[in-house]
Amino acid sequence: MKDRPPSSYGAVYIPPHHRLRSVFTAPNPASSNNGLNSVLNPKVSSLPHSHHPQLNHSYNNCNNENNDTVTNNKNLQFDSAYDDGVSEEGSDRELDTSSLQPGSFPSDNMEEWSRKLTKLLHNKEKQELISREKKDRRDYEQIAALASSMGLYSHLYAKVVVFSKVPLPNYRFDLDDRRPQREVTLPLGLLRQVDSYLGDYRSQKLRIKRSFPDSSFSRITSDSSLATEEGLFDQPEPLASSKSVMEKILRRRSLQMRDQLQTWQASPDGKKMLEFRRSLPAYKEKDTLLTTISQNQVVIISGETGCGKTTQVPQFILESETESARGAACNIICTQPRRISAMTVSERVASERGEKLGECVGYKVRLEGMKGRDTHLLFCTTGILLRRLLVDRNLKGVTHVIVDEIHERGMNEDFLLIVLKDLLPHRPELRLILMSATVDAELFSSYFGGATIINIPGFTYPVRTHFLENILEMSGYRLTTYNQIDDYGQEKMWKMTKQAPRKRKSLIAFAVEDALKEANFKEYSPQTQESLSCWNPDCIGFNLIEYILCHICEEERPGAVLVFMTGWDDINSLKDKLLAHPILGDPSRVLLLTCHGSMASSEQRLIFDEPEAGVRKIVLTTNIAETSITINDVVFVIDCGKAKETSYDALNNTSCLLPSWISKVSAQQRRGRAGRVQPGECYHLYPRCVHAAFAEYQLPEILRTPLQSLCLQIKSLKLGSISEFLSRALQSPELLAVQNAIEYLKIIGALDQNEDLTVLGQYLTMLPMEPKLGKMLILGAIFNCLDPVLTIVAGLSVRDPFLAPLDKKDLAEAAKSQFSWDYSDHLALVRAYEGWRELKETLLGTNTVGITFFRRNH
Ligand SMILES: Nc1ncnc2c1ncn2[C@@H]1O[C@H](COP(=O)(O)OP(=O)(O)OP(=O)(O)O)[C@@H](O)[C@H]1O
Repeated sequence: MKDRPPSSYGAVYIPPHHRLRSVFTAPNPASSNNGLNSVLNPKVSSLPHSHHPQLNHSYNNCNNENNDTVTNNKNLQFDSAYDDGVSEEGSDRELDTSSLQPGSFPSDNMEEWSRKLTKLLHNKEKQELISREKKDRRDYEQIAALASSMGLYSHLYAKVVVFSKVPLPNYRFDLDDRRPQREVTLPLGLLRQVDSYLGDYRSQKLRIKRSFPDSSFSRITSDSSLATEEGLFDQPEPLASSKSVMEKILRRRSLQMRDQLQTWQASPDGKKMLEFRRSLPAYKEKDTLLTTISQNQVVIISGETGCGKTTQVPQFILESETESARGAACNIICTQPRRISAMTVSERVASERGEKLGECVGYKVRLEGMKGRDTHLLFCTTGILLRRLLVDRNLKGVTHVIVDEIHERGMNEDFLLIVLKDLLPHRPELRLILMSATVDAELFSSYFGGATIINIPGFTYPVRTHFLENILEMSGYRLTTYNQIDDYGQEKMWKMTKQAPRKRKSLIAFAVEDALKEANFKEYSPQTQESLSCWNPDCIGFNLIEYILCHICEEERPGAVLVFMTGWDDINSLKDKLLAHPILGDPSRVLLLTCHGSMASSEQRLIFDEPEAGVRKIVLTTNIAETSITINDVVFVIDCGKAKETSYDALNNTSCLLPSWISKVSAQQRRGRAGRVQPGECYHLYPRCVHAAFAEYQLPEILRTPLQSLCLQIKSLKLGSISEFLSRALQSPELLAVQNAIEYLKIIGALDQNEDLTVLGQYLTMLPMEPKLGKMLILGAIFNCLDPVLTIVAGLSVRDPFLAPLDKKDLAEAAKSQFSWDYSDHLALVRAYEGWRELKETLLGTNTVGITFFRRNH
């Protein structure tokens, strides 16, 4: 059962907490009233979990001791967990009994829990209460409601209930009895082999680098072009004479740019395009935007999806500078959270300017790019800008940095903001513009010392919204317990059973459950009410999606359909199902496409192509198509309301990728993919009351994912102490999460004892920074360069605690998107590896967790 947060969860900043010790509650035989709990080995949970065998060993042992004590030592007289260290502080979160309904404590157990939770709140030393008792599971909902009213979090993990002062993860392997923990250390020989591979690889790479300097930026020669990587790195000031020559060149180039712009604007196509651009809400604010940007170093822009932020704001700046004959000195970087948006938005902007991509407007994403010597507006992923900062701390020559879609609060974006905030005083002429459709503008504004906020009112085309109750009412579709089970194919029986109603309760997010309980569907027909009463929020609803798609194909006006799913599994299973359908699987009527992060850019791009006349395009996608992009024939959006989200448990140093309910902002973004070039329709496959229960924004990634990569980047940028740097983030991560990451990097030998980068650490920073899967990334990155050993990581990772809740498909997805590993290749290579048999014997058949891959002692 998902974390039950206090009522404001998700909408407000959750301050960093130090993880404190857990308290296991156990029956106290001395009291029939289920006496107070014991403190069981308080040191246990305060230990940061690490992969250091010794630490791990003691951790695991301690855990076992705990369990043993809880279950076996029935005759022990436990000390109260609360008698020591009781503090008066924290009374602001104390239970307000006046808010409780009379009779809301039906049993002694509730009274007992009221007391326990109050004591937990008062006790500074303790962070959580854990109970394995059946009656506590039985009363869980009431206890959780009580805890929530006191500002505490709760979670039911199989047979264990936890009440905590901090948000709880979806999975706790320390509480998972089905996966016993075991430490496996790789043989010394293998470790040595890895070391020598790594050494060889590094020297080989350096040799190649010397002979072929990085070609990704080599097409550019103009000194003033922002795309000139070399030109921006600690470039010496030109001498007086060359300075004046440079100025002349810039002047000439600026005048050329102005002529080109005027010619385009006077052409018939240019006029038509300008007419369209003028119809966008952003255009009406053009003057205000430009004046504000010229007068303020930091500006925050918000506006409805499709109002023209991404495509227009950078253009306004470039055009205004071009018109003032300063175009050649203007260099704008606009970051996008995803490759697909950087590529497609740059294409659109180039075409709005009547140019080819790679001329004035270009893009750069990992391993791909289109830009030239005259590029002055560059769309790139945030990761690319961060890597650029590695070699060019001052962003020399860059005049404007635009960070788009800041509401997504990705790790890279939050990191970038800290770096840029530091940079601003050194570059007073640099302009920073933060943009988003829906942004917590005040939070960003106060971070930048009261930055100016501009809101662009208005939207492009209306989008009619249908929630589940309307869909059912309009269509007469009936939901039953059985027709909601999603068919993942024969191989995925486990996934289907996971959705079975008996498990339903444990999987529903509390907020959703509460919203449903309170919902009133009286204005709907009895049939709709009946359907809603058996709606299973744990399912995606393949059958319903098929039904809606059929309805659209048969009854609705032309237009493409964008279906938001959670991941590869859902997309492929639904695709198989639809292909078997007489209408939806008929290629003369339907063009069925998929879009997923692990697909090559060229494959992703297919979703922008128009189908033949009379054929309806249906795109099954993850949330990668959620922001910035415009698929201009999309009229219909179907939103399943979920997305896979990485969450991190600092206590266990565990991350997992699980489907979770999206935020209101995401739902709005999804809806916003329709109605961009014509009116649209959006079908949300959940009731309106469930939408109302969504968090306003997603929890920032920096607060929910492992921080290893980020720590390495901080070090390689020489930004000082990792924890000090991260404490300056917009919302800083838990100290324990930071400590875990540092400890981990020390263990694998990427950082030395002084927290400085080792050779290995330096190597790691050369790799792309996409800290999606923490350990997987770090280890994968190391092994990625070691062909013969490469796949071993994937093989081991399947059994890695960090990936325990992932299925193989998720792992394959991650491996592919992060390192371009192919799943079948991976298996073939694993088999080919001579040491595999030995490893297999050690690992197979065990639910191994806590594997130490290798350790380098520097
Ligand atoms: N590739 C395209 N083809 C046709 N029209 C497009 C294209 N890209 C953008 N547009 C038009 O330009 C408008 C503005 O798009 P833009 O991406 O700038 O909006 P936005 O405000 O940044 O939206 P979002 O917050 O959703 O990214 C769209 O509503 C659409 O009408």
